[in-house]
Parts: sequence; structure tokens; C-alpha cells
Amino acid sequence: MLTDMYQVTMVYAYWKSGHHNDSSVFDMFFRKNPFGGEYTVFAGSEEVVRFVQTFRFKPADIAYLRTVLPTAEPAFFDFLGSLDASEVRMHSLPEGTIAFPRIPCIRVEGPLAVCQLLETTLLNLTNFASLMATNACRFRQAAGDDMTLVEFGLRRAQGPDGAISASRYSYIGGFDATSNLAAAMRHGITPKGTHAHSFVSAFTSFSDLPSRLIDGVDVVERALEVRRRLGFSSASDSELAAFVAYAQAFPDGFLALVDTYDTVNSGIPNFMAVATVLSELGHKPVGIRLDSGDLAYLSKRARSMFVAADARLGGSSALASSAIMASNNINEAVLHSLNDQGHQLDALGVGTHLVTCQMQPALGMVFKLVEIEGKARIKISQDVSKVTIPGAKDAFRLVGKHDIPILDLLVPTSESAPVPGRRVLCHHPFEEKKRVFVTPSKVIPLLVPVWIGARHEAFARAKAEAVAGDSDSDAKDAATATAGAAADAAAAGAATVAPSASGAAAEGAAAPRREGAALGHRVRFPTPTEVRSYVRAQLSILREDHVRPLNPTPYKVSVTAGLYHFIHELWSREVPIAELA
Ligand SMILES: Nc1ncnc2c1ncn2[C@@H]1O[C@H](COP(=O)(O)OP(=O)(O)OP(=O)(O)O)[C@@H](O)[C@H]1O
Ligand SMILES: O=P(O)(O)OC[C@H]1O[C@H](OP(=O)(O)OP(=O)(O)O)[C@H](O)[C@@H]1O
Ligand SMILES: O=C(O)c1cccnc1
Ligand SMILES: [Mg+2]
Repeated sequence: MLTDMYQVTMVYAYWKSGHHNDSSVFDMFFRKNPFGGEYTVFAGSEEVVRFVQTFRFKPADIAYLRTVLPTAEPAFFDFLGSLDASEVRMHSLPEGTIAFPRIPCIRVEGPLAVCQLLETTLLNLTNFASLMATNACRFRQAAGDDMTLVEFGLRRAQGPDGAISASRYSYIGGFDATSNLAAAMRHGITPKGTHAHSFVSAFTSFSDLPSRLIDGVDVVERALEVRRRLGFSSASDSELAAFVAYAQAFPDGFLALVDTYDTVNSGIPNFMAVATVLSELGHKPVGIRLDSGDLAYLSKRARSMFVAADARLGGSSALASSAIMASNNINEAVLHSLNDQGHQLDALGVGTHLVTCQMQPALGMVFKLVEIEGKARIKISQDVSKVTIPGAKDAFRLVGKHDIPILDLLVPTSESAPVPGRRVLCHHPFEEKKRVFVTPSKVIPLLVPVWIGARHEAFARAKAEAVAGDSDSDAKDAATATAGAAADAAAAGAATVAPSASGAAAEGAAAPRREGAALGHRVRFPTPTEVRSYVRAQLSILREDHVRPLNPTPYKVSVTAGLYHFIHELWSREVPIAELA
């Protein structure tokens, strides 16, 4: 039911006109990379497979739909209630694959009615997931590998589900931890947190502390002494009381938010005082968090204060290695600017602009029919970028010397796959003059089976047989090819599909193996950590100019010569030449 009403009304019309069982192929793809970039991290496929596994209208849904469509024939609702994804087959990019425009992220094959019904939910499950993972990946690229990145977005995210998805997919994109406990628990992400300003303001004096001791030592007295020795006379005692209370609770996890009153004259000195006592007692204080002001300047100032204080205290206080964390409306541009200013930050907490995807609030993933009853379909548009690439296709990443991907190639499923060491002509899908020969050293199949419904093979075979009796030989060939592919997959073990791009994948960037299953069977999905490593490995081998933040070079997505000519022939067939008088 998490779908648009028009899916159900279309299905009614398909059913009434006898087309509900037509064999169909849909491609889910996007046309433009987000954030002015030239790559997208595809995500959400695990959620898609989980959805398809249990796809079915419940009796209560059917009862409601009867009230929504009161004029529909009663038998339609019996049909709707009987639908599931057992005749559907789905190929997908492995979760975390770096994807490019026009490459099908998911190819869905099966009866028209069911495939149509999957559209909205599949888009809902992948659009935000992919946008979020891409956004996080850009933050990671900007921050560099050594920065600890913590997602702080729960309070600003688009509702509870937006928040959980944001945490999950920002982890995949390269964040290290989340403040969101529900997401951490559900997805096995490391939870991390500091404390808020309210914790500091909750203490008014040392008398708020029921005890001044840590390990039997009067920490207040010792901290006041360190503060004096370091020469800070205007630091807040109530802030120091709060820091002592936090240190008593977490003597080995002491991280202080230092900007409640005055970062340089109070927060940092109070942190140094408590941290010094803790390290004298054998504990290891963690560091500070800056949450306002000039974060580059304050990080550098804090680092130099730590170094100076450490020297003054005899060089064994461990202050010099304290971590400096920053938060406060950080976005990608701020991050690049902090880099330019030579910040001294070790960790960042990022909320609002990460989880709301400030630079672009949605990805335009779409779901288009590319084949029906073995006949390729094309959607024409004045805007050439919106013209769809017809027919069932596979996608391959052609990798050149030094394991660097050269381009992605769309190949009709009826054509054979490109082979390493063999030269292949790659056409721009729409611009005649743009074509190149590529001799790949490796070929990575991008679309792997993630769902083969238990009855898909029977459906495809029955369709092929029906078409065999037909006179249209084009349709016959295409349908036979579809049935053949289904049979191959079935022979490979329909009940335990083990899709893997790893066979031909570039070293270090292999998709994590996923053991899929037909309806009702148990599935092992790659862990978020495996997906995260896969994202990282691919990014590290892509040409730098494709992934740079500003004005990157587009990565090529091409079609085979056969597909190029087919697209243009079909286009001419579908759009007759206009006559002007
Ligand atoms: N050195 C810096 N270079 C570039 N941008 C920075 C730098 N330091 C902070 N920023 C960014 O500038 C913006 C400052 O926002 P704002 O004026 O709301 O902060 P503030 O007044 O210091 O803090 P608050 O309002 O939370 O007390 C934030 O987006 C922050 O991330
Ligand atoms: O700035 P973000 O990237 O969204 O990171 C999360 C913010 O949430 C907290 O602020 P809080 O809710 O206490 O409010 P404030 O900073 O606006 O005062 C925290 O101190 C960060 O500033
Ligand atoms: O743990 C923190 O410091 C935190 C968590 C959420 C939002 N802001 C800060
Ligand atoms: Mg803030």
C-alpha cells in the first residue's frame, strides 16, 4: 500500500484490457548525478529485495481498495489479492555500487501488473538511500580518510524514518558513527555522543557535586590548581563543576563541549584542567567539541593551547594528543574551506546539512518500461536526456590499465557480453560522432540477480512458447532470449542465487557477495560495513577528475553499436517525420 494510487488504477485497466500478464521489462535508473557531481552511490537494494520477498496485498488492504475503487469489478480484487512477486525476476547493481546516469540500477522483469505495482515503492526505497549515501561519500571525500565523521542528524531529519535511513546510508557512504541509537542498534553502526550545552548549564557551582572525588582524589581542588598553574583566571567554576561531573561518570571517555561560556578563556582551560588530573590518575581523556565560532581558528588555537599547556606541565599530560571535534551547521563547502585554512580537527559531528541533503533534496531515479511482450519500447522526449534506452539490457564496467574504469557499456541481453582483451566499439547513445574503441583488461558485470521468483522461469517459458506461435520474429527472438536467461539462472540454482560481481571485479573493489533466494528462502545481505568498504574501494580506483568536487569530468556511459542503431531505428519508427506545408 506504500504506493501511488495510479499504480492500482493502471493495474485495473491492464486487467480489464487483458494485459496484466504481458511479459514486461522495466529499468530503474537516474538521469543526472546529484550535487553537481559526476557519480552516485547506489543504495537501497537490500530494502528493495526485502520488500519484494513479502510483496502482497493483505485482506485489509483489499477491503480498503474496494472503497477507493467502488466501480471496479469484484473479480479484480480477487486478482489483486492473489498477486505476489513469485513471477518476477530482478537484477540490481550491488548495494554501494558507484553508478552513473542511464545505467539501470535495477532491471525488473515479469508480468506487467506486478512490475508496474513495484514502481513507486522501489523508487521510494532507493532515491533517498542513494542520495544520502552519495552525500555522505562527498563529505568523506572532503574530510579525508583520517577524520572521524559522526552523523548527528536525528533531531533535524525528515521524520523518524528519514532519520533512520539517513543514519544507515550515511554510514554506507563513509561516516564512522551515528548519534542515533535506534539506527545504531538496528544496523550495527557504532553509536557515539558527547554532551549538550544544557549539561553544562545544569551545574551552577561545585556544591552541585555530591562528591568531588575520582579514584579517591579531590578532582576539583587538583583541577583548580592546574588552572592556576596554567595562568587562567577567568574560567567559569560552574562549567568546571559540570566537566568534573562528566569526568566522574566517564573517567575514560571524557570529551567536553567547550563553547557554552567562552571557548578560549573558559571551556578549553577547564577541559585542560580536568583532563590533566584524569591523566595523572591514569585515565585517558578524549578531547573537546567546538560548536560555534570560527571552527578553523578555534581548532588551531585549541591545539596550540594544548601543546603550550603540555610543555608547561612537564610534557607528560597527554594534552597534546587530545582530540578536537567540531560541529555546527557544517556542510561540504564549509569543510573545503576548513581544509584551506589548515584546521586542526580530528572529528566532525554533522547533522542538518548531511541528513537533509541541503545541496539537493531529491535524486530523480525513475522506473520506465523498456520492453513488453518481447517488443522493445522507447520513451521519446524533446529533451534528449529523457529519451529511454529500449529493451532488456545488461551493463558492464570496462576496466583499463591499472584497474581504472574507462566506461560503462549497456549491452542488450540478446548480445554477448564484452570480453577482456577484445576490442569493443562503444557509442554515445545519442550523439553519432561520439564513439570509442575500448580494449578492456577487465569486464565487471554490473547487474546481478537479486531476486528470482519461484515461478518466474515458468512464466518466462510460457510466454516464450506463446510468442513462438506468433509470426513476429523479433518478438520471438527477444522472448526466447528472456526465457533462456531465466533458465540459465534457474540452472545456476534459482533457490540460492549467489550474485557476485567479484569474479571479474577490479582488485579491491569487488562487490560483497550476497546470497539471495527465491521466495521464502533465507537471504544473507552484505553487512553495512562490507557495503561501506565496497564504496571506498571503488572510489579509490575511479579517475580523480570524475570524483573531484568542482566541475568534475563526466564518466562515459555507452551503448554497443547494435544498440545504438536499434535505438535510432526505433526512434524513427515511433516518431514519423512531420510534414510542413
Ligand atoms: N573557519 C570557518 N570557515 C568557514 N566556515 C566556518 C568556519 N567556522 C565556522 N564556519 C561555518 O560558519 C557557519 C557559522 O554559523 P553561525 O553564525 O550560525 O555560527 P555561530 O554564531 O558561531 O554559532 P551558534 O549560532 O551556534 O552560536 C556555520 O555553518 C559553520 O559551520
Ligand atoms: O549543526 P548540525 O550539523 O545540525 O549538527 C547538530 C547540531 O545539533 C546540536 O545543536 P543544538 O540542537 O543543541 O542546537 P544549536 O546548535 O542550534 O544551538 C549540536 O550541538 C550541533 O550543533
Ligand atoms: O553527541 C553529540 O554531541 C550530539 C548529538 C546530536 C546532536 N548534536 C550533538
Ligand atoms: Mg548548533
